[in-house]
This record gives sequence, C-alpha cells and structure tokens, in this order.
Amino acid sequence: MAAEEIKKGLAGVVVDYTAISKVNPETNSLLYRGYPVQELAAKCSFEEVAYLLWHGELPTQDQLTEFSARERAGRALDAVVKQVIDTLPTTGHPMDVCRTAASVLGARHPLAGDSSPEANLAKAKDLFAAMPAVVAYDQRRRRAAGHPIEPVEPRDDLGYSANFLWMTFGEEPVDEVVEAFDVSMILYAEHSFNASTFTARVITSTLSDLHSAVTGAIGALKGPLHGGANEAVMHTFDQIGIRTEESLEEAAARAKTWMEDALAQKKKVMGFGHRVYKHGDSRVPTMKAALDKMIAHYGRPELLGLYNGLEQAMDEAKAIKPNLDYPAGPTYHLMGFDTPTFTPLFVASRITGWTAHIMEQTASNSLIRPLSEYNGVDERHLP
Ligand SMILES: CC(=O)SCCNC(=O)CCNC(=O)[C@H](O)C(C)(C)COP(=O)(O)OP(=O)(O)OC[C@H]1O[C@@H](n2cnc3c(N)ncnc32)[C@H](O)[C@@H]1OP(=O)(O)O
Ligand SMILES: O=C([O-])CC(=O)C(=O)O
Repeated sequence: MAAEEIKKGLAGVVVDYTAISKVNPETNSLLYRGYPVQELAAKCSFEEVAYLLWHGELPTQDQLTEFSARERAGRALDAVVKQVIDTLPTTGHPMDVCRTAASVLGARHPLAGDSSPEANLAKAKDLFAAMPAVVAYDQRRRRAAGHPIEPVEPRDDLGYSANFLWMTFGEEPVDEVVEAFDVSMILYAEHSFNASTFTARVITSTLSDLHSAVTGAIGALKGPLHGGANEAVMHTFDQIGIRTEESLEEAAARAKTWMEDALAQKKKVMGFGHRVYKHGDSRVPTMKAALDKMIAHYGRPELLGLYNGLEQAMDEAKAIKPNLDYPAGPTYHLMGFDTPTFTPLFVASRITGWTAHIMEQTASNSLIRPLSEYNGVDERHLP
C-alpha cells in the first residue's frame, strides 16, 4: 500500500455519522443539535445544553425543573469515592483522580451491568451531577497539604455552575464569574469525533459499559495535544512570568519575544492549532469575551498583554490561531482554580458530549476496528 493511502492520525477520514454536533471549518461554526454554540452560550444554562445534547431538544420548563432536581440530588461527594480519593497521592495529577472516580462510580452504580438506553441515560445524568464534587474536593484536599478535610456540602439553591464554584472555594460566587464559568462549560461540552470522544466510541463499540468508555475518554483527554492544553497554556504564562505590576504593553512585548524564541527552537506551543479548524476555532471569540470580562472583573490587564503578545507573534510567524484552551486557561486561573484542575473542569463539561456519543454509538453500533499495514521484519522461523 502506498504511504499516501495511509491516513495517519485518521486525519481527514470520516468514520461515521453523528447527529450530536456539526463542526464546520469552512464557515468556522459549531452547532449542537442544530443550534449555534454562541447562541446557546448567550441564552442557555449549561444544564439546558446538557439536556439538549442527550435528548436532541432543549428542555421545556417542566423537563428542566425535573432534570435540575435530579442533578441537585446527585451533587454530594459519594462516601466511597471520597475514601478512595483520600488514598491517592497529591503528587499525582488531578486527572488521575477524575479517571479513578469515574471508574469507582461505575463499579458502584446501581445499574452497573445494564447498558440499555434508559440505564445509559441515567448513568450519564448521575455522572454529570457527581463530577463537580470530585474536582472541587480534590483541589481543596491538595490545598490542605495532607491535613484531613471535609468536602464543602453542595447547595440546592444554586445552579450547576454556581454550586461548582461554591464547592471548590467555599464562597458564594458573584454572578459575573458564574456566567463566565457557565459559558466555558457550554463551549467545552461537545466537539464531534475529537480524540477523547472517539476513544469513548471505540470502547462502546465493543459493547463495553458507559463508565468504561468515560474512564478511557478521560485518559485520552489528559494529554497536552488535547484537553491537557488548557493547563499547558498557564504553564506558558508562568514561564514567561506573570507580573501584576506590569502594563498591558510591557507584558505583550515580553510575550512576543518569548514566542519568537520558542518558535525559533521549533517548539510546539500549546493552546494553538487544531486538527479540524485551520482558520481559527469557532469557540474562541465567545471564550475570549468571557476572559475579557474576567480580566476587567479582577483588574488584571497584564494577563491580556501576555495573551495578545503570544497570539500576535504566533499569527505573524505561522498564521496558527488559538484554540479554545487558550482563552480558557487564563480564565480558570483568574477564577482561582489551580492549574492542574483545569483539565478536570473540561472533564466535568465533556461528560455530556461523551455520554451523548456513547448512546449514539450504542444505538447504531459497529465494532470499530481499522486495518494497519505491516512494516516489520519479513516472516522468519525459529531454528
Ligand atoms: C480542545 C482541544 O483539544 S483543542 C487542541 C489542543 N491542543 C493543543 O493546543 C496542542 C498544540 N497544538 C498541536 O499540537 C496541533 O495544532 C494539533 C495536535 C492540535 C493539531 O495538529 P495537526 O492537525 O496534527 O497538525 P500538525 O501537528 O501536523 O501541525 C501542522 C504544522 O503546524 C505546526 N503547528 C501546529 N500546531 C502548532 C503549535 N501549537 N505550535 C507550533 N507549531 C504548530 C506543526 O509544527 C506543523 O508544522 P510543520 O508542517 O512545519 O511540521
Ligand atoms: O476537536 C478536537 O480535535 C479537539 C477539540 O477542540 C475538542 O475536543 O473540543
């Protein structure tokens, strides 16, 4: 087989249909179940978007009330999950904690062993409700530096995003911050056959269970070429140096120099580039607007300087545009999340898209098993 016939990384290969989202690099747009993601971010809550991804339609008021009550009832940290987390070293990555928690929740789910559409929907909704407590508690226990702590109990009077921030920081968040966080959750929720979703679909295609597929997807998301890039962006900012006393222009100039050096050394700079979008990520303008609001809210213009300087230098040198992880990283930093918690935030959101794809794959399954071209040693025999 000619080398050009081999689609390394499956680049450009269409492997199946999906009705969940449409990524269109030509028009630079992203639709969830037909709705532009920007409209959803402006007009809907993350709970409504999660419902849309699973059910194909936005909820009526009654459906939302019922779904919201279910989500609120499932928010507390599972006692066994807490015990398991407490045994895990804080030197490990929080994504390891997420992955382990998803696995434990699967093993303990009352419907474990049942992969009917009804059971899968119930499992998806339960995971969606449960994951914020895992992420929030893990950040808090790391900050407690080994001293035993109790999770912050969830609050029924708060929506998903406000409660997530409450459980993480133990303080009631202001509306502006809640809105920016909710926008990030909506934008991160779904993106067709990305690496982690495809992983979930491969696992599902063997008729394995939903939690196994989500656990595998978390592993795929962890890498810096995928979800791990939102953390890597903050490491870049840290490497350049965040100087709160600096003006926007001074910070931009230092960032530009840093990027020019990095590119001269042929480094890959995380937060830039995309397999599908070649003229910019459809979600970036909306996330950048949320970042701008947070920069104004917290009074941190120097971060905008670093952001602009890197973006400009990359554009001038290689015309490569930022992806969603680029504005999301500094947004989470401003909100007070520790850098290793950024990708777990992505997990909490993407659970919706992954599980929608798991259900879609189950409904129209075919074992995913591509071919390979052998290029090892010729046939040989033992003496
Ligand atoms: C939510 C998400 O998961 S979005 C993706 C998050 N990932 C990142 O931000 C990681 C950084 N980006 C990258 O590594 C890449 O852009 C990917 C993996 C996302 C997509 O890559 P691909 O489509 O496979 O393109 P590929 O990696 O082959 O890049 C094509 C060219 O652009 C360059 N390039 C692409 N991205 C970058 C980058 N971030 N920094 C520097 N150069 C880059 C490559 O070096 C390559 O150059 P060359 O042709 O001179 O060798
Ligand atoms: O689509 C991709 O390859 C990566 C991405 O942006 C996402 O998963 O949100």
